[in-house]
Amino acid sequence: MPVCREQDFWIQQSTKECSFESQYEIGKELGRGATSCVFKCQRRGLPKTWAVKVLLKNTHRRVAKADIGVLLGLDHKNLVRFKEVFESKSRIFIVQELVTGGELFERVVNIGEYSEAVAAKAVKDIIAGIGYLHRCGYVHRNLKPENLLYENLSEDSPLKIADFAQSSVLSTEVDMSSVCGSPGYAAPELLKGERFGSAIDMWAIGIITYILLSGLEPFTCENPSELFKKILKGQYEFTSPEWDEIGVNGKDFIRKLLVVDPNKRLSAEAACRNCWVIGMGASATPLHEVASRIKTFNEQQKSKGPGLEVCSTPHSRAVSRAGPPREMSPLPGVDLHELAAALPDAGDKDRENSPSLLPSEVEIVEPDTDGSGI
Ligand SMILES: Nc1ncnc2c1ncn2[C@@H]1O[C@H](COP(=O)(O)OP(=O)(O)OP(=O)(O)O)[C@@H](O)[C@H]1O
Repeated sequence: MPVCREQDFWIQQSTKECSFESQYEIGKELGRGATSCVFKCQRRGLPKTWAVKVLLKNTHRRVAKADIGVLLGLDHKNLVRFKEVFESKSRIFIVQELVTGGELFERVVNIGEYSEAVAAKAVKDIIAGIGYLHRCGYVHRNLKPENLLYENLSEDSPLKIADFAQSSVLSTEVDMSSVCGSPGYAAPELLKGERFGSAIDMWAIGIITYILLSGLEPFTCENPSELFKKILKGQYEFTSPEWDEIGVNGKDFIRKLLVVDPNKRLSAEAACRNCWVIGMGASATPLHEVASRIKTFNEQQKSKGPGLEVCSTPHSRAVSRAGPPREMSPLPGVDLHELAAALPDAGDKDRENSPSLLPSEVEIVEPDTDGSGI
């Protein structure tokens, strides 16, 4: 277990006594997710700028006080650092490091010489950050390209994973945005509602790597039920001609991640030693067509928007065979009944038993009444 460095400069426990607004001045919007809005902000009277993620609170989403100190103390060059957490009657404010280098896929499409070697370097950074998180006992649960941000605009800027503390800072209810908000990156065990662990992040890295090397998604189908069946069976191909110029090591790495059985999936520890990840067989030959397909993919994703508001039902129920009410589907354009229909028969026992990824002794903090209006 690595030592999580705590510096007074960074770590301030959930500041319950004062409102976010009394401490910070809020600035321009930086982006939006399915369930949140991110703004630039500045501590009153101090020059440094930060980012703040503002989430609406609801019955299932409150700040979990326990462990905030440790979480905010997680310190790795490939993780966006968290500074402090505030809550008002209706909102949660997660103050974090402001990164300015843009999203991974945006950079890929804008650099002239995109190659397997560039992709491998990005994947190496993602695995380093995720490996640290896993060693500290946390699972990200919401890994997707939008959460992969460069620290700055320099060519050698580290790639940072955002959003890592969110799933754990929030309450014990499983947050549907992380389970179902990004169906394209959800591991089979998540879709089945089974017990899950750190392997779900490795599946997401497999999907991200597949897209990075081809500009295509591994699992696609017009019919949602058929799509879920494919994911549950791990049915994908390295299509020709798109994959023709990609070497065997990159494909082999993906094969080891997109494994349906989470116990047989490559761990972060093993992945960081993988030969393709460390640069062997990751060619520096420019991949112009891949970059242009990633551009199209990115544009399509952005045009879809951030998706629907989350359903706050624990996912074990949300994907149960009976299926939830239709209006609760948090999957953009996807009916959870389709997902329920695609599920295999086995697994109901596990589904009832989905764990929280939080440490066991979590205290749920009651909402305060500062009435912050953001
Ligand atoms: N620390 C940060 N610094 C700068 N920009 C950020 C930061 N965090 C997020 N952003 C920007 O805000 C956008 C939305 O971030 P957010 O975390 O809300 O997205 P999301 O993960 O898709 O949301 P959700 O958690 O609701 O699924 C990001 O895609 C990014 O462009």
